[in-house]
Amino acid sequence: MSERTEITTPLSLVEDDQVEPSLRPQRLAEFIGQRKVCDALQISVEAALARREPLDHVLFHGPPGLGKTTLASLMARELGVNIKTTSGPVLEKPADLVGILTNQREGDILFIDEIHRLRPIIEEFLYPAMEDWQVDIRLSDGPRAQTMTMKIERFTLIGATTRFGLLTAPMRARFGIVQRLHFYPPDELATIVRRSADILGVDTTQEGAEELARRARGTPRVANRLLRRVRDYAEVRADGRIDRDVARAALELLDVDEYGLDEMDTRVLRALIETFEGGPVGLNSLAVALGEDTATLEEVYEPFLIQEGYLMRTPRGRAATAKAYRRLGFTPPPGASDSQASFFDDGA
Ligand SMILES: Nc1ncnc2c1ncn2[C@@H]1O[C@H](COP(=O)(O)OP(=O)(O)OP(=O)(O)O)[C@@H](O)[C@H]1O
Repeated sequence: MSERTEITTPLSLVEDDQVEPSLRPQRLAEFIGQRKVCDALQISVEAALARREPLDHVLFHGPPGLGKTTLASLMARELGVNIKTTSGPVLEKPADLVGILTNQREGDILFIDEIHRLRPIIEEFLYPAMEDWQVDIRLSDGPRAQTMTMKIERFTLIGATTRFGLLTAPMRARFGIVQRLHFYPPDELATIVRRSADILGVDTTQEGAEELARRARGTPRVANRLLRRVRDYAEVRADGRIDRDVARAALELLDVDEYGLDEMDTRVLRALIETFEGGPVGLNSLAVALGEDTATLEEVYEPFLIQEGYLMRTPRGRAATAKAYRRLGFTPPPGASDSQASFFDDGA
């Protein structure tokens, strides 16, 4: 990934890991945006507390960096329970989960990030745990393997995924609460920037925050990262304050496009237009032309391009919109249309 692509990638970078915990909201009420999701969660939490029952299993889906992990830890806080975190790809065998599941107290949360990447053997193991509060433990291997069934405390599984469509139907069916997170509109991102600036002790004006928000790809993780980079500039080249001019100058120096597009976004659109005559073209062919894997293209880049109206998913494949042609300085061909994507249609 080039330096320029990195700045606006919604994926987590090492530099984010160090700061993100301190920027995470501590209460659901502090979580900015995603109002419908938060209201629904608040009701579920209050109902579970009133009934003294564990919260139903919860599934969060949506593009990376929108707050799935944050919401999972907020659920734990609101419920006053412990949370253990793991992720789909790191779980190799059921034994990796036995310790966690047998040690949980009633109502505790198990958070599984990238839950669409669970191996089938782990999924099979989780079904009775999620439904009947029991796990089957293998005592030996081979054709005459012995298993022992063990009761566990009732718990809540919170799963997060960027690829709802890849979850198996039986897994999906086991979640009582399914919430999709959407890209954030600029005004909410500006509020997130101001909140983070307060925590980090950075002086930021509303216009400065808005300037960062507009270029953050609808993603709080990117907004927070831009804030940190621009803070450096403000301290070295200005008086430490991020106002509109400082934000603009810093973002220009950092090569962050004023529409929030990064280098990879531009390459995607260029390939569509120059190599495939605007499409429609299948995802695989597009990925090969870009030397990128299909999953990253589909999970990380497409949702934003669709939301911003540059790319359309059609039954015959991906197509560039008239807006994409204009953005890259081409005249749209007569057949190119502008997408009807609404702000919240992120194609997930
Ligand atoms: N609504 C919000 N208000 C304030 N900060 C937020 C909000 N949503 C996310 N953030 C911040 O953005 C960063 C990324 O959030 P988080 O790690 O929860 O995203 P995620 O959706 O789990 O991403 P991934 O799936 O890529 O891990 C965190 O620092 C978090 O505090």
